[in-house]
Amino acid sequence: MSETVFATADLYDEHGEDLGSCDTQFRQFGGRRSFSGTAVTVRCFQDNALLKSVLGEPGAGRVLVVDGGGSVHTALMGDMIAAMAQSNGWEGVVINGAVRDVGVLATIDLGVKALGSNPRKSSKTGAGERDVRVEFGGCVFDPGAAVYCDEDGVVVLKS
Ligand SMILES: O=C([O-])CC(=O)C(=O)O
Repeated sequence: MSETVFATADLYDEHGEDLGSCDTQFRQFGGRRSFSGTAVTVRCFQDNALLKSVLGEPGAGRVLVVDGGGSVHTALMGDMIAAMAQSNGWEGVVINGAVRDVGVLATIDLGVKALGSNPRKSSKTGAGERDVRVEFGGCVFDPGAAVYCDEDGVVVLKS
């Protein structure tokens, strides 16, 4: 999916409300501003060990969707995890939470959408769940759904 040229607005015009369009006003942090792929999901809260272990797997063109509960109190991803994700072939990461190392993230060829940034690191207990339905911004993300992100927003086609 990564090489396909798309615009989320065109996808909305094509699919209408069969397409979920996320209301969350993410900021773009990654070097890749437009990215898409099959969703892998994680739910965690101020703890990033699970997210890190998933991004340590081969990405195979997928997009990790992380529901961090909307917390910007700690960063769920920084430059080290992002660089690992990029080298493992992930297309991008959508984080309903915060990141850090913002200056370096912009130089990494990975899509990164997150709410904001915070230098404070997350705990690393591994708490959380993966491959579960997550929901934020009025949008449902099921594992396996097709996710498309660009400057306009984040949309998901039901799987
Ligand atoms: O290790 C962390 O908690 C996140 C981080 O700073 C990085 O990915 O570089």
